[in-house]
Order: sequence, then structure tokens, then C-alpha cells
Amino acid sequence: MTPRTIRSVRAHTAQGGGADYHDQGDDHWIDDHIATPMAKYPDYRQSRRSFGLSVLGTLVVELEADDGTTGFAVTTAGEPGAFIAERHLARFLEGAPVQEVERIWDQMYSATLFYGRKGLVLNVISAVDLALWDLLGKLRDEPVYALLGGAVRDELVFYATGSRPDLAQQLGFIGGKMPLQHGPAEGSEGMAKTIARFASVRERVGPDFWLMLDCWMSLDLDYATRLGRALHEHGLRWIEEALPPDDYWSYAELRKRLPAELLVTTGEHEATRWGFRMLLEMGCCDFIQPDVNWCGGMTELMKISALADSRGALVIPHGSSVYSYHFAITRHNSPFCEFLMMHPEASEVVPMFSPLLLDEPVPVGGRMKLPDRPGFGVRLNPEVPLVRPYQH
Ligand SMILES: C[C@H](O)[C@H](O)CC(=O)C(=O)O
Ligand SMILES: [Mg+2]
Repeated sequence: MTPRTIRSVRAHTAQGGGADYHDQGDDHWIDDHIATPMAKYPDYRQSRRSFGLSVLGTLVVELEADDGTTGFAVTTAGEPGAFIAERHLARFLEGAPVQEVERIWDQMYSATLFYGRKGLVLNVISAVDLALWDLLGKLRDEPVYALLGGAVRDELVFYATGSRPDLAQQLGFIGGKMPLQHGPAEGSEGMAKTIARFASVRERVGPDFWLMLDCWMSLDLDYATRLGRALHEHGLRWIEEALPPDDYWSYAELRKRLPAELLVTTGEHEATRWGFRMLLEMGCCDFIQPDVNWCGGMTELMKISALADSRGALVIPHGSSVYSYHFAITRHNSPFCEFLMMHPEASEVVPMFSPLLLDEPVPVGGRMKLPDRPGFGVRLNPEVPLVRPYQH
């Protein structure tokens, strides 16, 4: 059978939620005084949007095959991402057989090495790669998880990230991860507030519910050590992204300093098999949290996962909705997933990439059976305006 080829690559931007899930309105828990590396500047302490966290917006990459079938995927990359996809990467796709996923990935990565390697460029490569998997699934009439080797369990199990772990518990999630709100710049008073809040949530959820803390790269080694030891007393299950992602050495030291049953985790801002090799070989964390929308896409995540598996490490994907679900259901070393509570008060389950996608599944009672629609099984919501800023 002659393989289908890619006829066109189109890159669009969208605002107001979607893959750039920090792009929310006012009064959302996700932008309410969360500790960040920018919190040392008082002007940028209250809101992450104030220093530009949502400046990129969502990128939507569409790939159309020569029979008109279209695959798509989304990531955080907005207009600069659209430029990279259309003006640089499209050349490696248009006219190519859809099934040449490996070659296309290698060409996108190798051709962008001089300005890429991590961050924005890898976000764009991820979206193109995921769009390719979506297209392949649609052409073969199979869900992506089937293309990856098939499901190893019947359903996915979730913990929830948000400001209300107590409500997450009532909704059936296996655990709740809270954002850290006060970092080193807020001194001992800030640390006392964090401990008091954590202790009161622990009181509400009881001793057995998993409680985690997401520090979003905001701490230093000394502060993270003191905070981790203090919260260990209150049953902190893992401390996430405590340090800046480039400081592999301090992560390794933090892991040595904290009690073994308090897990050190990171990886959502890491990319490629080489980045994760560094985390794993240097003993930076107990398990890794790659984001398939940012780490290089599905093609790269499968390699990262094999690397982790060979060291007995779990891969608990960060966010990324259906793209993570189709991955996690196929891997023995990804036994549970994250669900980001995108309701402004973290009180209801709403789809993670709402309003951009239609048919986006959500956990019910903390669990999800993955629909077997072709590709990633989602559609673009025609009511969300898309803009195509560059046409190659
Ligand atoms: C809640 C965190 O600050 C961030 O917005 C999301 C994140 O790091 C995670 O879901 O993990
Ligand atoms: Mg995180």
C-alpha cells in the first residue's frame, strides 16, 4: 500500500486557556500568589501573568495528508512557535510519508540545534510530533495508544493539582498537589504560613490521602531542605520542582538530604532523552515528570520512558491531557497520572485544555476509561478563534 504523504502544515495561535493552561482570567487559583523564581521581585510576586507566564499562548499545529485527512496537536508556544513550525519545520514534513515519524523528529531536532535543544523549540517539535501521531492514528483508524503497543490496564487513575486537595479527595482522586505560595523572599513568616496551611489541609484530608507540594522552581537548596523536613512531619508525599531545572547538582544533594520516603520529583521543564538522562544518572529525583507537550512529543517520550524503566524509575507525566493519557495507559512504569484542576476554584472537574478541545475526556471518581476514537480522539472547538500568523 502506498503510504499517505503530508500535503500541508498549518500553525495557528489561540488565546484563553487550551495548551497554555496558565492563560486564564482573573481570580483563578493558578495565578493567586504562587511561589516562583520571580517572587524575589515584589512587583511580580502576586501574579505569574504579571511577569509573562501566559505571554506565549497556545499553538495549534495541523497536518493535512494528501487525502484530506487532518491531524492536529497543541502546545504552549503561540506566535513564535507558529513561525518555527511554518518557516522552519514544515520543510521536513510536506511531501513526506506520514509514517516517517523517526526521521522527521531527527530532522526537526538536528536542524534546530543551533537555537533549540530545550524550551520553546522543543514545545513546537512536540506539537508537530503529536500532530503526526494524531494523523497516523486517523489514517489507520486506531487510537494513538494502540499504535504505541496497546493499553496495559483498563483505566487511568489520577491525582489532582489545585488549591483544594480536600475537594479533590471528595471527587475521588488518589491525592492532591498544592502550589507553594510563599518562597524564600517571604522569609520565616512565609515558611510558617506554608507549614500552617499544609497542616490544616492534612487535618481535613486525614493521614492516608496523598498530599504533595509543587514549588515551581522557586526554592534554593537550603530552603527546600528545611521546608521538606518540616512538611515530612505532616506526611508530605513528594516535593516537586523545588529548584531551578538547570541546577542538577542541588537536586541530587536535596534528594540525599531529605528522608527516603519523602520523594523528590521534577522534569516538567526538562526536555529530550539527554535532559532526562542527566536527571536519572545524577540521581536528581525519585521519579520523572516529563510533559509530552514540551519534552519532544510522543516519539521522544517513549525513549525517555524506556530510559527511566531501565533504572526502575516511574514516569508520571505532567499535565498535557489526552497526549499524556494515551502514553500512560501503555506503560507499566506510569501507574497514575496528573489531572490539573482548571476550574477557577478547583472545585469541579473541567477538561484540562478547555475550551479549545471537544471530546476531551475527564476523570470521573478519579478514574478514566480512555475512549478508542482514532488518533488522540479530540477535535478543535470551532468556537475558539484561531489565527494563522505566518504562511510559508
Ligand atoms: C500549580 C503549578 O504551579 C503549575 O501551575 C502547574 C504544575 O507545575 C504542575 O501541574 O505540576
Ligand atoms: Mg509541577
